[in-house]
Amino acid sequence: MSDAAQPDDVTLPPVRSADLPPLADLQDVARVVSVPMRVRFRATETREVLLLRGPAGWGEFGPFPEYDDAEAAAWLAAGIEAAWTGYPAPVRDRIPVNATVPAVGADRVPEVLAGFGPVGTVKIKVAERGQSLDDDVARVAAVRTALPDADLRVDANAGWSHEAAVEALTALGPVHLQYAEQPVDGIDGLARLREALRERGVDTPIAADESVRRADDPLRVARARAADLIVVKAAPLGGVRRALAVVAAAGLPAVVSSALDTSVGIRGGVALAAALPDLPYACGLGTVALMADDVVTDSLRPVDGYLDVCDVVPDPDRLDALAASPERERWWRDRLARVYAVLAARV
Ligand SMILES: O=C(O)CCC(=O)c1ccccc1C(=O)O
Ligand SMILES: [Mg+2]
Repeated sequence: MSDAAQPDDVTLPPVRSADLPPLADLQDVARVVSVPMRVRFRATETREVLLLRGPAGWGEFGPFPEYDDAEAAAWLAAGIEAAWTGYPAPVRDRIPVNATVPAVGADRVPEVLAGFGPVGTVKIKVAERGQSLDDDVARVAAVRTALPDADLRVDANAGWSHEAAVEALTALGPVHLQYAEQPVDGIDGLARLREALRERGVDTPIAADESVRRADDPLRVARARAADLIVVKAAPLGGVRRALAVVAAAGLPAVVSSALDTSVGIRGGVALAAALPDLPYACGLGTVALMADDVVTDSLRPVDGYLDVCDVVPDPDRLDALAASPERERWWRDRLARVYAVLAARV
C-alpha cells in the first residue's frame, strides 16, 4: 500500500445520483425481462432484471429479490450511470475472465466448463448448504483434471464456519488455490481465519466479496487488513465510478465480478475492469455462459478466455420474447419507484 491512498484518509463518494432523471422517464424506458438459467446458481432458475434505455446507452437494475430498498439503491445508481452518464474511458480493450462453476456434482463439471470455452482461470463454488467437504474436494478435483494448468479459486459465499474453513482450505492446500473468496462471514471472521491459516502454514490468499459489496463501509476490509484482495462489482457498489473510487482507496488488488447479469449488466463490469489502473486477476464476468438466453443477439461471452470491451444493444425481439409476466413487471416497476425514492432522498 505504498503509493496508494490509505483507506483511513479517504472519504468515498456517497451512493446517490446528483442528476437523477425524473422517475417518469425511467418508467417510460424500463423493460423487465426474465432470463432462464442454463445452470442453477444461487438457487435461481430464472434471472429477472429491469433494463433502462437512456441517452448514453442501456443500464441494468437487477438487485436480487430479497434485497431491501436501501441496498437496492446502489444498483439503481449504477443502472442510471450506465444509461444517462455512460462509462469512463477504458485503459485496455479486452478483459481476461474466469469460468464460474456452480455447486454442481463433480460429474457435471466438464459440461459446465464447456459453456465457457477455453479459459486460464476457474472459480468454483464451495460450501453449498446441504453438501459436504467431500463434494467440494471432488468438484475442485474434477476441474483440476479437466484443466491441469488453470489457476483455480474457490468461493464459499461465507458458507463455512471458522473451523470448517480451516479444515477445507487445509485439505485444498495441495491444489494451490489462487485465492479463497469470502470463506467465512464478516470482516473479523476473515481476519481471524487468515491468521489461523498462516499459523498452520496454509498461505492461500483471502479475498473479500460480501464484506465489500454488502458492507455499510466497503473500505473497512482494507482498514482491518482482513483480506489480501477485494472483489468488486459495479452494481452493488453504486456504479463504475464509485467502484473505481473504492479500489483506489482500498489500496488492495481487485478482481471484478458480476452479479449474474444479462450482457447489459456485464457491460458495466467490463467497463469497470477496463478502467482500473491495474488488473492482476481474471474477472468473474463470463457468467452469461450460465444463462440459457440473453437480451442481445451477440452476447458478451468469453472468446479464448477474454471479453472484448464493446457496447451492447438489446435486440427488440429478444426483449419481447423474454418479457416478464405482467405480475412480475408490476413488482419490478413498484420496486423501481420505491428505490428511486430512496435515492432521491439522498440527493
Ligand atoms: O465471480 C464469478 O466468477 C461469477 C459471479 C459470482 O460468483 C456471483 C454471481 C452472483 C452473485 C454472487 C456471486 C459471487 O461472487 O458471490
Ligand atoms: Mg463471491
